[in-house]
Amino acid sequence: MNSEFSTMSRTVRDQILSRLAGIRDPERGRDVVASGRISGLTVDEAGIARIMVETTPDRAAATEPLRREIEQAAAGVAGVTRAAAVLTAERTPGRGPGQAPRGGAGHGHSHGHSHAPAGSAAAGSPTGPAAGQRPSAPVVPGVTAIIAVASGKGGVGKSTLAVNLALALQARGLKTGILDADVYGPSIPRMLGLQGRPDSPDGKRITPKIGWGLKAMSIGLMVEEDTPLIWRGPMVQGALDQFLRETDWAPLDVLVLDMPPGTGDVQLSIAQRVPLAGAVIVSTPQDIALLDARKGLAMFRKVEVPILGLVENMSWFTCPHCGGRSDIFGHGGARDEALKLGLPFLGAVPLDLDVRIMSDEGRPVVAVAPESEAAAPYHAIAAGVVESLGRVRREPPRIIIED
Ligand SMILES: Nc1ncnc2c1ncn2[C@@H]1O[C@H](COP(=O)(O)OP(=O)(O)OP(=O)(O)O)[C@@H](O)[C@H]1O
Repeated sequence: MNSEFSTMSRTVRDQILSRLAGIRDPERGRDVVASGRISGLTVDEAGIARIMVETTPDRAAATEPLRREIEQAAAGVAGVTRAAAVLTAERTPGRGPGQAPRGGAGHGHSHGHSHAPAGSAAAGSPTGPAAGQRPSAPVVPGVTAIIAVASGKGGVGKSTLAVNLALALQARGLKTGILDADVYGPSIPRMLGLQGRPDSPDGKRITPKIGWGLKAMSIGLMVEEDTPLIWRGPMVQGALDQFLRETDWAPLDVLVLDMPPGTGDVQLSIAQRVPLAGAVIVSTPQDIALLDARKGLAMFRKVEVPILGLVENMSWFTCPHCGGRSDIFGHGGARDEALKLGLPFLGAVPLDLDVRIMSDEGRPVVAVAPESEAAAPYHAIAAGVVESLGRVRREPPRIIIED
């Protein structure tokens, strides 16, 4: 991802969004951005804007005038060489996942606009595939891509990976943030050494905390550590929606979302509601063997969030005294699994005492010792994530309604 380009295209996208915010959605009674009508927006290097306009198959003809109005408004924004708005809809009920493969026969195009690969940058949901069982996800203005870091079960090192991955993305020149969605065990504040409630100068918007250069937000900063888990559950989605929309994230190239561990209703609901560009699944070799990570894969597939790749954490252990390496959990399971499933294998992170001590002290290894051997796997994983993001963006993200 070219940072200069992504900043430029983000500005153009924001201008398009504010122009579109002046168009009233006659069906929904609000402007087309607020009403959730815009389900995707990308601007590529050539200045071509592609806009996805949400409708339902039976309302397609009635939505056509609005589509044209949106297209014309976007075409008038400085920096846009051409604008193409397409009507998109969620898959028709009854067609289960897998029956209309992404990029396959289910994707037509409408109104003579070719559904060329999406551009190399997008705003919020546009990088995500949406469609399938996902409700139309709100755009998060000024945030190019939201990626989830998830695991099939707890304690596999998901938060440690999320923090170090975010820092490694930042080291690549990307403006990066991290949102701790792990409401049951919010560890991001501790790992980044953050304390105290975030500021809210106007009492409405939240100013994210900054930890090692990352914009960070966590429920751990808002509630006392001993808050009973039982009431955290129901407030998860509301809190997350609020953190996504009411935090001053912009401008960001990437927002890393540290998911709660597991694959239950809470996780599914987040995967459905947050406009994710993709997900990174973390597992230990043992966890892969126990199929927990596969459940995570299945969950994201169900809601058609692309899997950016698998990471194997605690892959092997290098003895700090003798330098000997031991594969305590039977290293290599995630790589084999990724191969079998046709997914990218993003890398393996060894069990490293320094990683544990430093992250528990709020001094993540990629920030404190970026050139170290311990930080190297995280940089390689970040490179893989950027590559995967480019790949998933080139795939058609939604079902496009045919004439
Ligand atoms: N590669 C590693 N080497 C050594 N320690 C690690 C490594 N990855 C994670 N840890 C340690 O393992 C513990 C659990 O990690 P972490 O909190 O990141 O896991 P998690 O999957 O997010 O857990 P939870 O599901 O409880 O939120 C932490 O003490 C962390 O420092």
